Amino acid sequence: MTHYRAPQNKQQYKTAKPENLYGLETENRETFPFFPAFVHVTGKKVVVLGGGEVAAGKLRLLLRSQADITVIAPELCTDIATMVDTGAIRWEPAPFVDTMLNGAVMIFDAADDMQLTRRVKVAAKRRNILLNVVDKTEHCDFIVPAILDRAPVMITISTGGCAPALARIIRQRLETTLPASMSQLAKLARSARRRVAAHLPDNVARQRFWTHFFQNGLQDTHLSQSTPQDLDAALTRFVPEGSSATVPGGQILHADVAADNAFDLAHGIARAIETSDIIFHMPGIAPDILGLARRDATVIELESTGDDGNIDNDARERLKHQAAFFARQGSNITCLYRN
Ligand SMILES: C[C@@]1(CC(=O)O)c2cc3[nH]c(cc4nc(cc5[nH]c(cc(n2)[C@H]1CCC(=O)O)[C@@](C)(CC(=O)O)[C@@H]5CCC(=O)O)C(CC(=O)O)=C4CCC(=O)O)c(CCC(=O)O)c3CC(=O)O
Ligand SMILES: NC(=O)C1=CN([C@@H]2O[C@H](COP(=O)(O)OP(=O)(O)OC[C@H]3O[C@@H](n4cnc5c(N)ncnc54)[C@H](O)[C@@H]3O)[C@@H](O)[C@H]2O)C=CC1
Repeated sequence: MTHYRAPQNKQQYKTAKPENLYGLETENRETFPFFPAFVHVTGKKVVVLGGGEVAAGKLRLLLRSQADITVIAPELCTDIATMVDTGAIRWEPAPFVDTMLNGAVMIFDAADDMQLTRRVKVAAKRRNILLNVVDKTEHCDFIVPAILDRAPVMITISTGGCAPALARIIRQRLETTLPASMSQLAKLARSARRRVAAHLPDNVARQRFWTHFFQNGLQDTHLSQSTPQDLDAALTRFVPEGSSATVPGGQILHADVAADNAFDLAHGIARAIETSDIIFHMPGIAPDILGLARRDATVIELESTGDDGNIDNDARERLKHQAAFFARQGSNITCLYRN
């Protein structure tokens, strides 16, 4: 039996058989040169070089943050001129000099001038400022993803600079499938996190409550209009006030998996994997199916002892007992067999 954490553990991919990977690389998985992260910019100086349409695009994005924005360019397109006129950003019409970067945390170079880029790069490096050159990925310290904006929820898509138009198309597809109410749900959670923590001091119970609340909230358009009162009611239903129970009993699902990728997986099985604390699985279950697991779930690969690639009946009985034991302690368990 192999124990490991899900889903981004190398072992997970090592134990899977290559014929089940369907285009996912295993040992040869691409590394990412750009680390995905979110940069805090509120009140900090950000500089944009260039006054064209591309600079305008980056500025529109920056304006969604609360950065202190300066644009450096000899002339401005209409959109940027409006941003300057309304006082949303500062305009520096003088030719670029290194000291204009003093105190900045990020620079966007959209001036389309290679000689200028070389100077900016040296000046940025000397001051430890992160640089984005819109038309030259090789000079970028950071790149900008396509963004599905459901602030405070931000779904960002990057192709590592390989195919920006692909990032845009994926974003457009998701725009129509992910509800605007995500934003509402996240804001509700923000306002209730302390209350929920006080009501449910147990980590597992809390994690279970939030999963349950968001799953319902995202499925049901009515619920996604939830008010703080709805959340309180859900909380009391989950563990009634004064009840001694801290963690409700867990769910168990034993499922035969016919699908060889997450997309084709039955919804019920997918939801069970998403909410499981422990997943037992036979060899050969596709890594992207196991990848549905929470990051802190325990994923355990079983050795196949049966002729059909599964475990024999005795082992299956033992597993059932084991699963029931963990469920009594409040864990959600999924056991995945080969179909
Ligand atoms: C590296 C990166 C640097 C950066 O800008 O941070 C970069 C670089 C380059 N873009 C180029 C071109 C185009 N970029 C777009 C659009 C977007 N480009 C964005 C990001 C990024 N572009 C970063 C990588 C992101 C990633 O993939 O992870 C998006 C996602 C976000 C945004 O810009 O805010 C936004 C879509 C937003 C959305 O709608 O959601 C379109 C129009 C379109 O397709 O809609 C075209 C014209 C079609 C084409 O040429 O492909 C060129 C060639 C320039 C040339 O030839 O002169 C380079 C340089 C190169 O490739 O070397
Ligand atoms: N990353 C992306 O998403 C995309 C990048 N691009 C690239 O972005 C670049 C800019 O595109 P556009 O805005 O359409 O070009 P543009 O020519 O309209 O804009 C360039 C701007 O830079 C200013 N500029 C030129 N020299 C300058 C200097 N020394 N100091 C300060 N400002 C200076 C110009 O006055 C102009 O306002 C191009 O290289 C284009 O290939 C194009 C499409 C998408």
